[in-house]
Amino acid sequence: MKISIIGGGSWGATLAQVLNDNGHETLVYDINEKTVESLNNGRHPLLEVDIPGLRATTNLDETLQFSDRLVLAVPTKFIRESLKTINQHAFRKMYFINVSKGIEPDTLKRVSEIVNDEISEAFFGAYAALTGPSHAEEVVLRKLTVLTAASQNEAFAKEVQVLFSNQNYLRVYSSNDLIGCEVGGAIKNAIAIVSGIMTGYGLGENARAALITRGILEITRVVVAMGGNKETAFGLTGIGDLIVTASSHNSRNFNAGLRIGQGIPVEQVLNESKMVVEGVRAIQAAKDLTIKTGIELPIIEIAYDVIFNNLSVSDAISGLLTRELKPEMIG
Ligand SMILES: NC(=O)C1=CN([C@@H]2O[C@H](COP(=O)(O)OP(=O)(O)OC[C@H]3O[C@@H](n4cnc5c(N)ncnc54)[C@H](O)[C@@H]3O)[C@@H](O)[C@H]2O)C=CC1
Ligand SMILES: O=C(CO)COP(=O)(O)O
Repeated sequence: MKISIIGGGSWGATLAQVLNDNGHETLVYDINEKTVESLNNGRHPLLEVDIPGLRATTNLDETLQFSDRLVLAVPTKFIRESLKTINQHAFRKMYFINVSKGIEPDTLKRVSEIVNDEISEAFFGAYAALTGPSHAEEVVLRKLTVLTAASQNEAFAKEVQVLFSNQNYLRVYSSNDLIGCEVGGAIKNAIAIVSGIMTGYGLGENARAALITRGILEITRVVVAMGGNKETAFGLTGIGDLIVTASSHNSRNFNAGLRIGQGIPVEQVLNESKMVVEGVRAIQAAKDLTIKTGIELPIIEIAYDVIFNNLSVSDAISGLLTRELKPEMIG
Protein backbone atom coordinates (compact mmCIF):
# COMPACT_ATOMS: atom_id res chain seq x y z
CA MET A 1 0.00 0.00 0.00
CA LYS A 2 1.05 3.65 -0.47
CA ILE A 3 1.17 5.76 2.69
CA SER A 4 1.99 9.45 3.16
CA ILE A 5 3.67 10.66 6.34
CA ILE A 6 3.01 14.24 7.47
CA GLY A 7 6.06 15.32 9.51
CA GLY A 8 9.44 13.70 8.94
CA GLY A 9 11.05 14.36 12.32
CA SER A 10 12.20 11.78 14.86
CA TRP A 11 9.03 9.70 14.82
CA GLY A 12 7.63 10.29 11.33
CA ALA A 13 10.86 9.34 9.56
CA THR A 14 11.25 6.29 11.79
CA LEU A 15 7.72 5.08 11.05
CA ALA A 16 8.34 5.56 7.33
CA GLN A 17 11.19 3.08 7.70
CA VAL A 18 8.88 0.62 9.50
CA LEU A 19 6.34 0.86 6.68
CA ASN A 20 9.07 0.41 4.06
CA ASP A 21 10.35 -2.64 5.98
CA ASN A 22 6.79 -4.00 5.82
CA GLY A 23 6.77 -3.72 2.03
CA HIS A 24 4.79 -0.48 1.68
CA GLU A 25 5.67 2.59 -0.35
CA THR A 26 5.95 5.86 1.57
CA LEU A 27 6.30 9.55 0.85
CA VAL A 28 7.31 11.81 3.73
CA TYR A 29 6.12 15.43 3.76
CA ASP A 30 7.80 18.07 5.90
CA ILE A 31 7.81 21.87 5.85
CA ASN A 32 11.51 21.92 6.74
CA GLU A 33 13.65 21.76 3.60
CA LYS A 34 16.71 20.52 5.46
CA THR A 35 14.71 17.62 6.90
CA VAL A 36 13.50 16.67 3.43
CA GLU A 37 16.99 16.93 1.95
CA SER A 38 18.43 14.79 4.71
CA LEU A 39 15.77 12.08 4.23
CA ASN A 40 16.31 12.06 0.47
CA ASN A 41 20.03 11.60 1.18
CA GLY A 42 19.30 8.54 3.30
CA ARG A 43 20.06 10.19 6.65
CA HIS A 44 17.66 10.54 9.57
CA PRO A 45 17.31 14.31 10.15
CA LEU A 46 17.64 14.11 13.93
CA LEU A 47 18.81 10.71 15.10
CA GLU A 48 22.40 10.19 13.96
CA VAL A 49 21.62 7.13 11.84
CA ASP A 50 21.37 6.26 8.16
CA ILE A 51 17.84 5.52 7.02
CA PRO A 52 18.14 4.61 3.34
CA GLY A 53 15.38 4.18 0.78
CA LEU A 54 12.94 6.91 1.92
CA ARG A 55 11.44 9.56 -0.34
CA ALA A 56 10.53 12.99 1.03
CA THR A 57 9.01 16.22 -0.29
CA THR A 58 7.96 19.72 0.74
CA ASN A 59 5.06 19.54 -1.73
CA LEU A 60 1.74 18.91 0.03
CA ASP A 61 -0.28 18.37 -3.17
CA GLU A 62 2.14 15.65 -4.26
CA THR A 63 1.80 14.09 -0.79
CA LEU A 64 -1.99 14.04 -0.90
CA GLN A 65 -1.97 12.68 -4.46
CA PHE A 66 0.43 9.93 -3.41
CA SER A 67 -1.95 8.35 -0.89
CA ASP A 68 -5.23 8.81 0.96
CA ARG A 69 -3.64 7.18 4.05
CA LEU A 70 -1.98 9.95 6.11
CA VAL A 71 0.23 9.35 9.13
CA LEU A 72 0.10 12.52 11.27
CA ALA A 73 3.51 12.93 12.93
CA VAL A 74 3.76 16.64 13.61
CA PRO A 75 3.90 17.97 17.18
CA THR A 76 0.38 18.55 18.52
CA LYS A 77 1.03 22.29 18.76
CA PHE A 78 1.06 22.41 14.94
CA ILE A 79 -1.66 19.80 14.27
CA ARG A 80 -4.60 22.19 13.92
CA GLU A 81 -2.78 24.47 11.45
CA SER A 82 -1.44 21.50 9.56
CA LEU A 83 -4.93 19.96 9.24
CA LYS A 84 -6.41 23.27 8.08
CA THR A 85 -3.87 23.31 5.25
CA ILE A 86 -4.48 19.65 4.42
CA ASN A 87 -8.22 20.34 4.22
CA GLN A 88 -7.61 23.22 1.80
CA HIS A 89 -5.64 20.91 -0.51
CA ALA A 90 -7.88 17.84 -0.09
CA PHE A 91 -9.73 16.33 -3.04
CA ARG A 92 -10.92 12.93 -1.70
CA LYS A 93 -11.62 11.09 1.54
CA MET A 94 -8.55 10.71 3.74
CA TYR A 95 -7.74 8.09 6.39
CA PHE A 96 -5.76 9.48 9.33
CA ILE A 97 -3.29 7.55 11.47
CA ASN A 98 -2.27 9.91 14.23
CA VAL A 99 0.97 9.16 16.08
CA SER A 100 1.38 12.49 17.88
CA LYS A 101 0.62 12.66 21.59
CA GLY A 102 -1.11 15.60 23.18
CA ILE A 103 -4.27 17.39 24.28
CA GLU A 104 -4.93 20.96 23.22
CA PRO A 105 -4.86 23.29 26.23
CA ASP A 106 -7.95 25.53 26.62
CA THR A 107 -10.20 23.45 24.33
CA LEU A 108 -9.04 20.18 25.97
CA LYS A 109 -9.50 18.50 22.62
CA ARG A 110 -7.80 15.28 21.62
CA VAL A 111 -6.23 15.01 18.17
CA SER A 112 -9.23 13.01 16.88
CA GLU A 113 -11.49 15.92 17.86
CA ILE A 114 -9.18 18.42 16.18
CA VAL A 115 -9.37 16.31 13.01
CA ASN A 116 -13.18 16.45 13.28
CA ASP A 117 -13.00 20.24 13.65
CA GLU A 118 -10.69 20.86 10.73
CA ILE A 119 -11.42 18.18 8.10
CA SER A 120 -14.66 18.61 6.15
CA GLU A 121 -17.01 15.65 6.31
CA ALA A 122 -16.59 15.07 2.57
CA PHE A 123 -12.86 14.49 3.05
CA PHE A 124 -13.00 12.37 6.22
CA GLY A 125 -12.65 8.60 5.83
CA ALA A 126 -11.51 7.28 9.22
CA TYR A 127 -9.20 8.00 12.14
CA ALA A 128 -6.95 5.85 14.32
CA ALA A 129 -4.34 6.63 16.95
CA LEU A 130 -1.19 4.52 16.92
CA THR A 131 0.39 4.83 20.33
CA GLY A 132 2.30 3.01 23.08
CA PRO A 133 5.85 2.72 24.44
CA SER A 134 8.09 3.52 21.50
CA HIS A 135 11.13 5.73 21.44
CA ALA A 136 12.14 6.45 17.86
CA GLU A 137 15.78 5.92 18.91
CA GLU A 138 15.03 2.19 19.40
CA VAL A 139 12.50 1.64 16.63
CA VAL A 140 14.89 3.12 14.08
CA LEU A 141 17.36 0.38 15.09
CA ARG A 142 14.56 -2.18 14.74
CA LYS A 143 14.48 -3.00 18.47
CA LEU A 144 11.39 -4.91 19.60
CA THR A 145 8.41 -2.62 20.19
CA VAL A 146 4.71 -3.19 20.90
CA LEU A 147 2.02 -0.59 20.13
CA THR A 148 -1.76 -0.19 20.09
CA ALA A 149 -3.91 1.00 17.18
CA ALA A 150 -7.09 2.56 18.56
CA SER A 151 -10.12 3.56 16.56
CA GLN A 152 -13.88 3.75 16.83
CA ASN A 153 -13.84 2.17 13.38
CA GLU A 154 -12.91 -1.44 14.07
CA ALA A 155 -11.99 -2.22 10.47
CA PHE A 156 -9.63 0.74 10.33
CA ALA A 157 -7.98 -0.20 13.67
CA LYS A 158 -7.33 -3.62 12.15
CA GLU A 159 -5.98 -2.11 8.94
CA VAL A 160 -3.49 -0.01 10.93
CA GLN A 161 -2.57 -3.02 13.05
CA VAL A 162 -1.66 -5.00 9.94
CA LEU A 163 0.11 -2.10 8.21
CA PHE A 164 2.59 -1.56 11.02
CA SER A 165 3.03 -5.08 12.43
CA ASN A 166 5.85 -7.29 11.29
CA GLN A 167 7.33 -10.52 12.55
CA ASN A 168 10.77 -9.08 13.21
CA TYR A 169 10.44 -6.24 15.69
CA LEU A 170 7.01 -4.59 15.77
CA ARG A 171 3.68 -5.93 17.04
CA VAL A 172 0.47 -3.91 17.18
CA TYR A 173 -2.63 -4.64 19.27
CA SER A 174 -5.97 -3.05 18.46
CA SER A 175 -8.35 -1.20 20.78
CA ASN A 176 -11.74 0.47 20.50
CA ASP A 177 -11.09 2.83 23.42
CA LEU A 178 -9.86 5.74 21.36
CA ILE A 179 -10.30 8.25 24.19
CA GLY A 180 -8.40 6.14 26.73
CA CYS A 181 -5.52 5.55 24.33
CA GLU A 182 -5.24 9.17 23.22
CA VAL A 183 -5.40 10.52 26.76
CA GLY A 184 -2.88 8.03 28.18
CA GLY A 185 -0.34 8.90 25.47
CA ALA A 186 -0.71 12.60 26.17
CA ILE A 187 -0.69 12.68 29.96
CA LYS A 188 2.20 10.26 30.46
CA ASN A 189 4.39 13.03 28.99
CA ALA A 190 3.47 15.26 31.94
CA ILE A 191 4.59 12.62 34.44
CA ALA A 192 7.75 11.94 32.39
CA ILE A 193 8.79 15.58 32.81
CA VAL A 194 8.31 15.23 36.57
CA SER A 195 10.42 12.06 36.56
CA GLY A 196 13.21 13.95 34.81
CA ILE A 197 12.94 16.85 37.26
CA MET A 198 13.21 14.47 40.23
CA THR A 199 16.22 12.72 38.74
CA GLY A 200 17.94 15.99 37.86
CA TYR A 201 17.34 17.20 41.40
CA GLY A 202 19.06 14.10 42.78
CA LEU A 203 16.19 11.88 43.89
CA GLY A 204 16.57 8.15 43.31
CA GLU A 205 14.79 5.06 42.10
CA ASN A 206 12.53 4.79 45.15
CA ALA A 207 11.09 8.16 44.29
CA ARG A 208 10.70 7.23 40.62
CA ALA A 209 8.82 4.03 41.48
CA ALA A 210 6.48 6.05 43.68
CA LEU A 211 6.04 8.63 40.94
CA ILE A 212 5.19 6.03 38.30
CA THR A 213 2.68 4.38 40.66
CA ARG A 214 1.00 7.59 41.76
CA GLY A 215 1.37 9.02 38.25
CA ILE A 216 -0.63 6.24 36.64
CA LEU A 217 -3.45 7.01 39.08
CA GLU A 218 -3.50 10.60 37.88
CA ILE A 219 -3.51 9.39 34.27
CA THR A 220 -6.43 7.10 35.13
CA ARG A 221 -8.38 10.02 36.58
CA VAL A 222 -7.84 12.09 33.44
CA VAL A 223 -8.82 9.15 31.20
CA VAL A 224 -12.06 8.67 33.14
CA ALA A 225 -12.81 12.42 33.33
CA MET A 226 -12.46 12.63 29.55
CA GLY A 227 -14.72 9.65 28.90
CA GLY A 228 -12.24 6.79 28.40
CA ASN A 229 -12.09 3.40 30.12
CA LYS A 230 -10.11 3.20 33.33
CA GLU A 231 -8.64 -0.20 32.33
CA THR A 232 -6.99 1.31 29.26
CA ALA A 233 -4.63 3.26 31.53
CA PHE A 234 -3.19 -0.07 32.68
CA GLY A 235 -2.28 -1.13 29.14
CA LEU A 236 0.46 -0.25 26.66
CA THR A 237 -0.85 3.24 25.99
CA GLY A 238 -0.94 4.16 29.68
CA ILE A 239 1.36 2.43 32.14
CA GLY A 240 3.45 0.94 29.29
CA ASP A 241 4.20 4.29 27.76
CA LEU A 242 4.63 5.89 31.18
CA ILE A 243 7.28 3.37 32.24
CA VAL A 244 9.42 3.90 29.15
CA THR A 245 9.08 7.67 29.04
CA ALA A 246 9.56 8.24 32.76
CA SER A 247 12.71 6.14 32.93
CA SER A 248 14.58 6.62 29.67
CA HIS A 249 17.24 9.06 28.64
CA ASN A 250 15.86 8.70 25.12
CA SER A 251 12.77 10.62 26.21
CA ARG A 252 12.56 14.26 25.20
CA ASN A 253 10.22 14.90 28.14
CA PHE A 254 12.45 13.14 30.68
CA ASN A 255 15.52 14.98 29.40
CA ALA A 256 13.81 18.37 29.54
CA GLY A 257 12.75 17.61 33.14
CA LEU A 258 16.28 16.47 33.97
CA ARG A 259 17.70 19.86 33.02
CA ILE A 260 14.95 21.72 34.89
CA GLY A 261 15.75 19.62 37.97
CA GLN A 262 19.42 20.56 37.58
CA GLY A 263 18.41 24.20 37.94
CA ILE A 264 18.39 25.35 34.31
CA PRO A 265 15.54 27.85 33.74
CA VAL A 266 12.47 26.27 32.15
CA GLU A 267 12.42 28.73 29.24
CA GLN A 268 16.05 28.03 28.40
CA VAL A 269 15.46 24.26 28.51
CA LEU A 270 12.52 24.49 26.14
CA ASN A 271 14.25 26.92 23.76
CA GLU A 272 17.33 24.73 23.56
CA SER A 273 15.47 21.48 22.90
CA LYS A 274 15.90 20.49 19.23
CA MET A 275 12.90 18.15 19.42
CA VAL A 276 9.39 18.63 20.73
CA VAL A 277 8.66 18.42 24.49
CA GLU A 278 4.93 17.63 24.43
CA GLY A 279 4.59 17.27 28.21
CA VAL A 280 4.55 21.01 28.87
CA ARG A 281 1.27 21.41 26.98
CA ALA A 282 0.00 18.20 28.60
CA ILE A 283 0.63 19.71 32.05
CA GLN A 284 -1.23 22.84 30.97
CA ALA A 285 -4.17 20.83 29.58
CA ALA A 286 -4.39 18.64 32.69
CA LYS A 287 -4.31 21.71 34.92
CA ASP A 288 -7.15 23.22 32.85
CA LEU A 289 -9.06 19.96 33.34
CA THR A 290 -8.67 20.17 37.14
CA ILE A 291 -10.20 23.64 37.03
CA LYS A 292 -13.07 22.56 34.77
CA THR A 293 -13.93 19.27 36.50
CA GLY A 294 -12.55 19.50 40.03
CA ILE A 295 -10.53 16.27 39.73
CA GLU A 296 -7.41 16.15 41.88
CA LEU A 297 -4.03 15.69 40.19
CA PRO A 298 -1.54 16.63 42.93
CA ILE A 299 1.63 15.73 41.01
CA ILE A 300 0.63 17.40 37.78
CA GLU A 301 -0.71 20.46 39.58
CA ILE A 302 2.56 21.01 41.42
CA ALA A 303 4.48 20.42 38.18
CA TYR A 304 2.35 23.18 36.65
CA ASP A 305 3.59 25.57 39.34
CA VAL A 306 7.22 24.59 38.68
CA ILE A 307 6.88 25.08 34.92
CA PHE A 308 4.58 28.10 34.77
CA ASN A 309 4.87 29.84 38.16
CA ASN A 310 8.57 29.50 38.99
CA LEU A 311 7.98 27.28 42.03
CA SER A 312 11.32 25.83 43.10
CA VAL A 313 11.79 22.06 42.90
CA SER A 314 12.51 21.85 46.63
CA ASP A 315 9.27 23.70 47.44
CA ALA A 316 7.41 21.41 45.03
CA ILE A 317 8.77 18.32 46.78
CA SER A 318 7.90 19.62 50.24
CA GLY A 319 4.48 20.64 48.88
CA LEU A 320 3.85 16.98 48.02
CA LEU A 321 5.36 15.60 51.24
CA THR A 322 3.34 17.89 53.50
CA ARG A 323 0.00 16.89 52.02
CA GLU A 324 -2.43 15.46 54.56
CA LEU A 325 -1.58 11.83 55.43
CA LYS A 326 -4.22 9.40 54.18
CA PRO A 327 -4.85 5.76 53.25
CA GLU A 328 -3.36 4.65 49.94
CA MET A 329 -6.17 4.99 47.44
CA ILE A 330 -5.74 2.93 44.32
CA GLY A 331 -8.02 4.35 41.69
N1 LIG B 1 10.12 10.85 18.94
C1 LIG B 1 9.53 9.77 19.43
O1 LIG B 1 10.19 8.80 19.87
C2 LIG B 1 8.05 9.70 19.48
C3 LIG B 1 7.26 10.82 19.25
N2 LIG B 1 5.91 10.72 19.33
C4 LIG B 1 5.07 11.88 19.08
O2 LIG B 1 5.15 12.23 17.70
C5 LIG B 1 4.97 13.65 17.54
C6 LIG B 1 6.13 14.18 16.72
O3 LIG B 1 7.29 13.99 17.53
P1 LIG B 1 8.76 13.97 16.96
O4 LIG B 1 8.82 13.28 15.65
O5 LIG B 1 9.60 13.50 18.07
O6 LIG B 1 8.99 15.52 16.73
P2 LIG B 1 10.18 16.23 15.95
O7 LIG B 1 10.28 17.60 16.51
O8 LIG B 1 11.37 15.35 15.92
O9 LIG B 1 9.63 16.32 14.44
C7 LIG B 1 8.48 17.02 14.08
C8 LIG B 1 8.54 17.28 12.58
O10 LIG B 1 7.32 17.87 12.17
C9 LIG B 1 7.63 18.85 11.20
N3 LIG B 1 6.51 19.76 11.06
C10 LIG B 1 6.10 20.74 11.90
N4 LIG B 1 5.00 21.34 11.42
C11 LIG B 1 4.69 20.70 10.26
C12 LIG B 1 3.66 20.86 9.30
N5 LIG B 1 2.72 21.78 9.45
N6 LIG B 1 3.64 20.03 8.23
C13 LIG B 1 4.61 19.11 8.07
N7 LIG B 1 5.61 18.91 8.95
C14 LIG B 1 5.65 19.71 10.03
C15 LIG B 1 8.91 19.48 11.69
O11 LIG B 1 9.58 20.17 10.65
C16 LIG B 1 9.66 18.24 12.18
O12 LIG B 1 10.44 17.67 11.16
C17 LIG B 1 4.89 14.21 18.97
O13 LIG B 1 3.56 14.43 19.31
C18 LIG B 1 5.48 13.13 19.84
O14 LIG B 1 4.95 13.12 21.14
C19 LIG B 1 5.28 9.55 19.61
C20 LIG B 1 6.02 8.41 19.84
C21 LIG B 1 7.45 8.39 19.77
O1 LIG C 1 5.99 8.91 23.33
C1 LIG C 1 7.14 8.57 23.36
C2 LIG C 1 7.58 7.21 23.65
O2 LIG C 1 6.52 6.31 23.61
C3 LIG C 1 8.19 9.60 23.16
O3 LIG C 1 8.34 10.30 24.33
P1 LIG C 1 9.27 11.58 24.35
O4 LIG C 1 8.59 12.60 23.47
O5 LIG C 1 9.37 12.00 25.76
O6 LIG C 1 10.59 11.17 23.79
